[in-house]
Amino acid sequence: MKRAFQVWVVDDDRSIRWVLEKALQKASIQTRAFSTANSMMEALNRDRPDAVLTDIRMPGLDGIELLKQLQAKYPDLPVVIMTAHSDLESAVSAFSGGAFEYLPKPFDVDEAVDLVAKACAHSQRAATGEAADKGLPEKTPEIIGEAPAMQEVFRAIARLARSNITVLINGESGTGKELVARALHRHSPRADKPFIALNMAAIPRDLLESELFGHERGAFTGAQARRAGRFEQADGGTLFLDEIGDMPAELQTRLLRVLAEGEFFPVGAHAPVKVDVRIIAATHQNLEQLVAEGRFREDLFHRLNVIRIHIPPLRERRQDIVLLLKHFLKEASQELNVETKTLLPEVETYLCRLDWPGNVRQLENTCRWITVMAAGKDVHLDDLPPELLKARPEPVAVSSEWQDSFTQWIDARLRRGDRNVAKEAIDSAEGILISTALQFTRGRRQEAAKLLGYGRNTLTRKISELNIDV
Ligand SMILES: Nc1ncnc2c1ncn2[C@@H]1O[C@H](COP(=O)(O)OP(=O)(O)OP(=O)(O)O)[C@@H](O)[C@H]1O
Repeated sequence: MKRAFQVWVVDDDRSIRWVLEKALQKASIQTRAFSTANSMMEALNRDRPDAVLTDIRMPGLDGIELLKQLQAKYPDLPVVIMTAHSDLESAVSAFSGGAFEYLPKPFDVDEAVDLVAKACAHSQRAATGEAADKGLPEKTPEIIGEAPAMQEVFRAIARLARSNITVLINGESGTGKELVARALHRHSPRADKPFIALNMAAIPRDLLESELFGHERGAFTGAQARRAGRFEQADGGTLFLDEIGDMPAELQTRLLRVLAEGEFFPVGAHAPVKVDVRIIAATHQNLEQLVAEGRFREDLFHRLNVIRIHIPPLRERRQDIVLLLKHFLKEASQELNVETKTLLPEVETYLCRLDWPGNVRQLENTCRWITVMAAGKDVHLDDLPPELLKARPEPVAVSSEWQDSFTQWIDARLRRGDRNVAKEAIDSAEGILISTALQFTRGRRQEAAKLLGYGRNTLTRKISELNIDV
């Protein structure tokens, strides 16, 4: 019979330990819970679990320090980190090279059990592992995003942290594909090697081949010296091929060969060049459709499409708009050395309702524009760039239907001689508010609390007081 997996849970919060223990036991996973990282490290001298599930913020030895120690001593031990997104980057940095999964807080218990089970299976498979101590990766721009879809993206980055696997990133222009590609590189074992980006759509067709593969001296008119192509420059590191859907057919064939053989001939060369390059490709197009239309090689598509990360357009993650606005306004003011502008609430609301066809890039440019052009510190609607004002969305029609039914409801209760009508009405309204918001956020409490304007503790309290089914 197969041995049951054993998982150690570290969290200073008793209720979280309890919930996790119960859920894991139900899934036939043995658990041992620790309230401090120190006590777990001590226990590791005598026994070893299949995986560790730990919080990041804890008194005493904190999660980041724990990760570092685990990585140094037990590089093969999979760790699942429970953390709010704001701490993800530091967690990933601390654990570069190690095996870990990321569980965004607040989490769904089933999701937690799922991840832990996967981590255990991974641990069983991994016989050996190279303990690569890479040191801290360089600082690059932060990726902002609290929307569930962005949490998925962060999780993918964390999950792929140790691998060299080919990744295909899908998303409209300006959604942050290059930013994600850089993060994948930064958290990979190749972090100290080059990250080279090349946009297929930005380079004239005739030049693309030598740009990618380089050329020998005299290979064509004007080739006065040998030039290393992007593939060679990226040796040991990552090559980011943006707008891969625009790659001409003959180059697709060459790329496929390089991916299969790991070597290529620069233009005009007689000897092949061998390279070790991780490919991350990106496109705003539907590659499946390009394949169906015969415009993209199917075999190349399958080679690239090993892991796919989809970055949703900004209009599908509106809850991130305010965060991004604040971030870019601050950044623009620092760049330009002026005070940070403040958006008036109606401006913020207005900007949140726009569709942002140029996605985050358009929003970033808008923040720069506002920083330069708005007269005062406070930004009014009139201060917005004229093209954004033209895109003014239709006002949301406020229906008074529910208010009418509510009036009738109160009226009926009063006639019936009920007492405590207000409490009943308010509780029931809050119940509807909360369950609808939780459905909207697919059970993510922190996000629901934010959307409703409650503190997280308030939401948790109300859920239990009102007996809401979650
Ligand atoms: N989630 C994010 N948080 C912070 N900055 C972001 C985010 N997404 C995108 N950006 C910023 O927006 C700009 C556009 O991002 P990026 O170049 O990565 O998009 P892209 O999808 O690769 O665009 P394109 O397809 O047009 O090349 C960059 O300045 C990037 O730093």
